[in-house]
Amino acid sequence: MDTWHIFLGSILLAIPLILLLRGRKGGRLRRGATLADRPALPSLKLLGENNNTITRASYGPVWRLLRRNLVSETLHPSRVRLFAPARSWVRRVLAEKLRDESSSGGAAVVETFQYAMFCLLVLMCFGERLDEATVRAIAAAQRELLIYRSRKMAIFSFLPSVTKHLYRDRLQTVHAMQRRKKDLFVPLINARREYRKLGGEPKKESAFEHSYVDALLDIKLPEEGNRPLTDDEMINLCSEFLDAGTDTTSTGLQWIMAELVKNPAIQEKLYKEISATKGDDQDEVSEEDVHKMPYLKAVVLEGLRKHPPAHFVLPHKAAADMEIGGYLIPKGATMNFMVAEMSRDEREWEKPTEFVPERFLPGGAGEAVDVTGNREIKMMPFGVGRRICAGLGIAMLHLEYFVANMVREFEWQEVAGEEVDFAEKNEFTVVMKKPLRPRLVLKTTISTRLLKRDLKIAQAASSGITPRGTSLQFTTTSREGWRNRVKPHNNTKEDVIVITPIASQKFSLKDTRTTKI
Ligand code: HEM
Repeated sequence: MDTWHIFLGSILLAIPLILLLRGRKGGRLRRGATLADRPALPSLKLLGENNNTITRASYGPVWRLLRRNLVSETLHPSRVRLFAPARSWVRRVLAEKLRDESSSGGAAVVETFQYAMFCLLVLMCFGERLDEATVRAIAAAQRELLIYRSRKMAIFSFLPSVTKHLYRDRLQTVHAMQRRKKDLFVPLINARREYRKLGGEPKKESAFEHSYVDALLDIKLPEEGNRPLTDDEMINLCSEFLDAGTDTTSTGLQWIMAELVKNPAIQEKLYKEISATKGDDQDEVSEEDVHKMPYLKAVVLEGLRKHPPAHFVLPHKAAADMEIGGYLIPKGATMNFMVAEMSRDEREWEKPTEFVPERFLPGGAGEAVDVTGNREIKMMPFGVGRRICAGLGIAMLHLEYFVANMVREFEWQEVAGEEVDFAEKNEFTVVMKKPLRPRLVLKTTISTRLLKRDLKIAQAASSGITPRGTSLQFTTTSREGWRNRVKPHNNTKEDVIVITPIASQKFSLKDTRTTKI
């Protein structure tokens, strides 16, 4: 989704939306399709790509088909529910990695957030839980291409017939990157073709019932003789899905957690809401729980208000001449909106530089704010109108679910020398210039709960396996082969406990037992 940065190289008419709204509040402009188109991207042809992605497609039938396909086939609430086990798995992966990080002082959490979001989106995209090396290879391929395109491709917007010769080496580099990505994606798409052909048989533990690729395989383009998507088009759509849903969410998580580190009283208040909604004996804050937590939602909204991951939306194109706040916008002009300026505007928000989730609670000034912009627009972290983020619902769910579970599991503390700094840096999204490095302290209630459970398992396993009183270190390995140092709480029947005596006890390998429970 390199178009995020293309606005820098194109004619940018950045207009504070407040101005726009003052002129047109509730007017035709907001409801109509006047700004629903996207400007063309001249470099696409040189890259051998077309406009058949949701973000790039012109406002028309192809865009409608592709967008409807994503929203109603993969991101429809009934489909999103099918991925609940995947989210739960990623939550455990995230918690385990954070625990590892936490033992080494200030934890570098950003990379962990990014990896976790990739695990989840890759699974939703290809319908399979992939190993860490493959997920990381996909993330690296996506990132290198995204960065290279955003930094080096803008030049081809100017006189492409000349620049393609002058900068041939850049085109060669980007083609090599595309090939690397193709090598990773095509086998996964083919595996899905095969899986569908066999009607989902044999049942693979790691395969999910539905994936974004499945929905793409069903598409026929009516405008083009009802042909299916080509592999290259599928790869671009998968790429778009991954780019759109990973960095945006991990950046959002980083800013929200940074605010919670900086504001321990808010973190405590959130923790109390979580504890009151969910009992200590439960494994996780479930998705049903998060819907019952108004303060959690307020924290996430306040995070998105103060730190929208994208400070601009994707470029829009004016479909007709229009006048906004006294400015003439000619037909065909590229427009963008200053998302961050808007939600930090002192005329609209009281003390906008402060982090005050309470403003979104009943009685607060932001109580009636609607992020979809259907009533009025005071903030638009997901854009508004027909090109509003197609993943808004699932993005909010991911933010709420992961924030709640991370706060439940750890106390997030500021570390001396690694103080939270809210300076910004422009990457694909607007990230923290000095990455967040908090101290993560396991919540005592959870540690106690684990201790008791550990003890039970140690006793159950001690007969005939280890001498009484031996301290045990154990990991759990699920049937699919992924390992957790701490057993998942709610899945005891399915797990195999691998009991590994601590090295100092001088046990040989044969003393290690696996026990089904
Ligand atoms: C916190 C997370 C997210 C944020 C802040 C965010 C923000 C945005 C923004 C600002 C836009 C541009 C809107 C415009 O041009 O007016 C956008 C577009 C889009 N987003 Fe998101 N997004 C997030 C997560 C996701 C997720 C999880 C997905 C899908 C899995 C997704 C899919 C899309 C798509 C397909 C578009 C293009 C819409 C179109 O052109 O019709 N986004 N998003």
